Amino acid sequence: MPSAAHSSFTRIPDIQGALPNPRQSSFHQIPNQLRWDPFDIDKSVDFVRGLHMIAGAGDASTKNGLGIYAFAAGKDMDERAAFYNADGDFLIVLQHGEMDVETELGRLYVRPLEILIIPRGIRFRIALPAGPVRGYILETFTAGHFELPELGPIGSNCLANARDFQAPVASFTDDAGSVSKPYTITAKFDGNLFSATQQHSPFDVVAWHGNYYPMKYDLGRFNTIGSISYDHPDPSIFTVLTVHSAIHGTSVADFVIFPPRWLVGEDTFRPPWYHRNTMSEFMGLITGDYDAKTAGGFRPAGASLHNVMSAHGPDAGTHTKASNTALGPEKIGTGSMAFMFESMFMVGVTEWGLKTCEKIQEDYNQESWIPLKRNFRPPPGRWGTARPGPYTRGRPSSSSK
Ligand SMILES: O=C(O)Cc1cc(O)ccc1O
Ligand SMILES: [Fe+2]
Repeated sequence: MPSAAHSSFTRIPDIQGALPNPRQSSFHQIPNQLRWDPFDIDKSVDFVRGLHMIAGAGDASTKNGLGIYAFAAGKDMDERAAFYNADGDFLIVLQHGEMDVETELGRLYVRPLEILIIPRGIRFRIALPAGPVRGYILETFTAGHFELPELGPIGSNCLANARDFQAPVASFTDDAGSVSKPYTITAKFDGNLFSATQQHSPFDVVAWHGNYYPMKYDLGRFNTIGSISYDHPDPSIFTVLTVHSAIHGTSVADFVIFPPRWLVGEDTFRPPWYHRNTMSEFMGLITGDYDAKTAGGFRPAGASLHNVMSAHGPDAGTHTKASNTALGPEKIGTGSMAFMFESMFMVGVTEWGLKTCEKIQEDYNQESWIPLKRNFRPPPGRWGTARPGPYTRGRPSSSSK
């Protein structure tokens, strides 16, 4: 049946500001570093009612911007329910539980450490065969889609490889429903929820072809690269997928991961440098610890936001530890997976994210960076005059001449 065969949509109410309309309720734009305790699982709701916008920018109606969500659910979506998002593409990072996802193009089964991409408008239904679920969503309003990053001098392979993205095989339900038990379609349209009914399964697509489809990707397939000489590279080398902006070199959103990897850099402070970015960084943790923060502050299912030009970096505990470790090869993040939604947009926080969720850590800054000590101890002598200095790496040492 054509998907046009349905009743008119009627608006359904929001719960506790979970889905604010980005244009009508302004985001809180604040320069503070923010961190959230783990978001709760609400067992009484399904996936659609478990969506909570934490932060975002721009506007779905003019197709420019993004939304960042925490989701948690304990109930299957109704057997005769389907949901679609007219506002943008969804990149879903599952942190806990398993999702059996029925879509118009077929089914995908998603577990933690896998991501699910559902393009704008595709109808889907999520069932929870292994109990409650929790995770994060990156939604991009901007016209355009998630793509593999350009590899530049890296060449043709590495990072996420195209062959590892899995698309569903067509499957369908042939059911006319009944007048007393119709199918319900819920739409997210400009931030608001609307629902309509119809007398046929939304999952009645018998076959499909083309290049507009949901897909999943196992983060364990990521081919991580890093420094094998010295210095800490920018984590853009960990980009899994990107949504390009009109300006070359900046993106509406990058989805970046911090997978288990070897650190072998010499003469290097190995955690991230202290930094401020032109892009904003929203981070989450799927499992384990994150190397730039002392365990316990940034926890699985929690989050942090370091906005445009907001200074941040390793906390004081991490700084001390990294300053005193012998630099042998080190496997980092074994059993750990942090990720980042990085965006050129200044990201505002919703009322839910700032207050209603009650997860903001008030002492984040105080605990992380205020305790840092000055470490500048120049040797005596005159500074600012030319001196030969040591040979740089790779030049013959005096003993080998
Ligand atoms: O801030 C963060 O934790 C993310 C991050 C990690 C890193 O290794 C370098 C830069 C950066 O923004
Ligand atoms: Fe950062």
